[in-house]
Amino acid sequence: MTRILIIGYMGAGKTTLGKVLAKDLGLQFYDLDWYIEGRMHKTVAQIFAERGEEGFRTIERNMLHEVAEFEDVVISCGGGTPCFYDNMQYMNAQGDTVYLKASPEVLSAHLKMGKTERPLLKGKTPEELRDFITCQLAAREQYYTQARHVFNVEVLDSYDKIQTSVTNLRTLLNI
Ligand SMILES: Nc1ncnc2c1ncn2[C@@H]1O[C@H](COP(=O)(O)OP(=O)(O)O)[C@@H](O)[C@H]1O
Ligand SMILES: O=C(O)C1=C[C@@H](OP(=O)(O)O)[C@@H](O)[C@H](O)C1
Ligand SMILES: [Mg+2]
Repeated sequence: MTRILIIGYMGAGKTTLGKVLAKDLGLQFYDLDWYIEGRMHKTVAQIFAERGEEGFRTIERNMLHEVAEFEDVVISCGGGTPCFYDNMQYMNAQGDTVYLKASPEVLSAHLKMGKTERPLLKGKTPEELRDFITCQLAAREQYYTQARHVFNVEVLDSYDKIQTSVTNLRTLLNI
């Protein structure tokens, strides 16, 4: 039975890489944010707006306990998932955890490319964004580094190169 859990900061590429990794391995892919949105019939942004971050974290933990029971899966978590409750310990008990590690510069570059709404980053100027990421990443690193594996992420200049990343990730995970 294979169960891979991908963690890391917003913009690291958890959703993007997880999806391609799952396809490559012939496993089911779950993105925790998408799973939450499907189960709640609301976007992550709506849940934040209606219930605050605390409300979102409770839902996130409950949904994590649902998806992390599934077998032969790749699960991409949200950036905050490992940092609340005993989620990190739980994930390490449930499967093979991998931290997609990226510098604030790489994360900012990725986040500039994407168009998704991330409630924690919304409305920030580029300077505020960089400071926020640097600060929050430093605070969260203590959770992320509890992952069983660490995979260093670079900015890819072409989407084709994601396959190379997946191959490197498979080597790291020995799968
Ligand atoms: N290695 C990479 N190089 C360049 N762009 C990337 C890379 N990984 C992800 N991206 C882009 O960065 C944005 C955030 O990626 P995403 O997978 O949503 O991150 P996460 O789920 O970790 O928040 C997306 O627009 C995605 O296309
Ligand atoms: O880092 C965080 O606290 C969050 C990350 C998001 O997921 P991504 O890391 O996939 O963007 C999403 O769960 C929510 O906006 C909160
Ligand atoms: Mg994601």
